[in-house]
Amino acid sequence: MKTAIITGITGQDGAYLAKLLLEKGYQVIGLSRDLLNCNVKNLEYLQIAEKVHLIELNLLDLSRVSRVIEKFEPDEIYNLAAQSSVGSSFDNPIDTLEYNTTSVANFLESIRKINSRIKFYQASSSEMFGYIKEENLPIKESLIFHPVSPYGVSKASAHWLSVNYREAYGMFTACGILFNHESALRGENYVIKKVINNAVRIKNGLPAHLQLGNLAIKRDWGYAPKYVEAMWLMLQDDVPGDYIICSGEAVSLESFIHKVFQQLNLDVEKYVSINPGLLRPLDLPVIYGDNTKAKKELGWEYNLNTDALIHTLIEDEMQWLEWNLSQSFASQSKAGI
Ligand SMILES: C[C@H]1O[C@H](OP(=O)(O)OP(=O)(O)OC[C@H]2O[C@@H](n3cnc4c(=O)[nH]c(N)nc43)[C@H](O)[C@@H]2O)[C@@H](O)[C@@H](O)C1=O
Repeated sequence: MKTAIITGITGQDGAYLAKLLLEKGYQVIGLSRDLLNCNVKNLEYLQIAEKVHLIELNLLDLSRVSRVIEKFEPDEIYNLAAQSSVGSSFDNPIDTLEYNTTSVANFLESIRKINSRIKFYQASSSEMFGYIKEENLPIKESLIFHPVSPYGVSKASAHWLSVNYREAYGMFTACGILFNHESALRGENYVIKKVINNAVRIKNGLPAHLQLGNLAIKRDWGYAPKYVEAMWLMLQDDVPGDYIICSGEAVSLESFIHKVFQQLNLDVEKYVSINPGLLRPLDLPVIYGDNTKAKKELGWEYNLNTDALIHTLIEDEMQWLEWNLSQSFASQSKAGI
């Protein structure tokens, strides 16, 4: 039986990846910064909370990172933990840089010293590319980075550290350069979850109003459960590499929102307004990628267009809301309310 360590297991990608690896027969060790206060709702929703082994670990503590690797002797490590909000990175640049880079250095150093055959996956991000000239779209793996946020800078640094250990020590480090990917398990601070969640609430007669920032931006949005399959595929290959994982399609936030409200037969003008406080100091106007390398070399499959993605996200959100209602109903009955 293979053993995998997943950092950031309680987040969207961590939970979906844990489910995938359990289905493939792995023993899954999940790392969390704060077990007492961590939210295991995503794991409970996917019915895997009892099946993963959760460990509390501060990834900034090199000796403890090493100890966990020595104890569990993993075949694969998926490093998904990060301060992952681009917007918050402008408010907390130092914490973002420290956490997103030191944690990666701690893993790479530990692997190098303990067992350099352990395969390491690093969650890189399309935000590393930053400003892009029109002629460089769609983005390929070879494009030079020019990040435009402290988050993008931190991810670029962690990416190059991973590549450096691959080249300097022959270690198996693979970097998945993921573009925006969404699901019902996404945090509510991300824009697509915010839009879909509010639209579905409105459809169900619940109070909601949607305040948003820059609607003109164009992004390459995809479906998270399909993107975690690519992470696993990267570590099954014989040769490590860097892969862009994206849909290949760019759509503006404004058009995405219109499509969501259209699919739900709702009047967008009635519920959506702009809040200038949600604009970022710098924002990428447009970004979309080319997933040819991942499809060709890893055999990764992805064929959801924007309409199909929206349809799936709406269906998933309805189930998620229903599950949440049943959970609060169950806890109220337990408390005798
Ligand atoms: C690839 C990358 O993907 C994610 O980062 P993100 O792109 O910042 O995601 P988001 O959903 O916060 O913003 C998308 C766009 O939408 C604009 N936008 C407008 N109005 C609101 C709004 O109201 N809220 C938010 N959050 N964004 C808004 C916002 O200005 C931005 O242009 C993370 O997974 C990150 O870890 C990662 O690696």
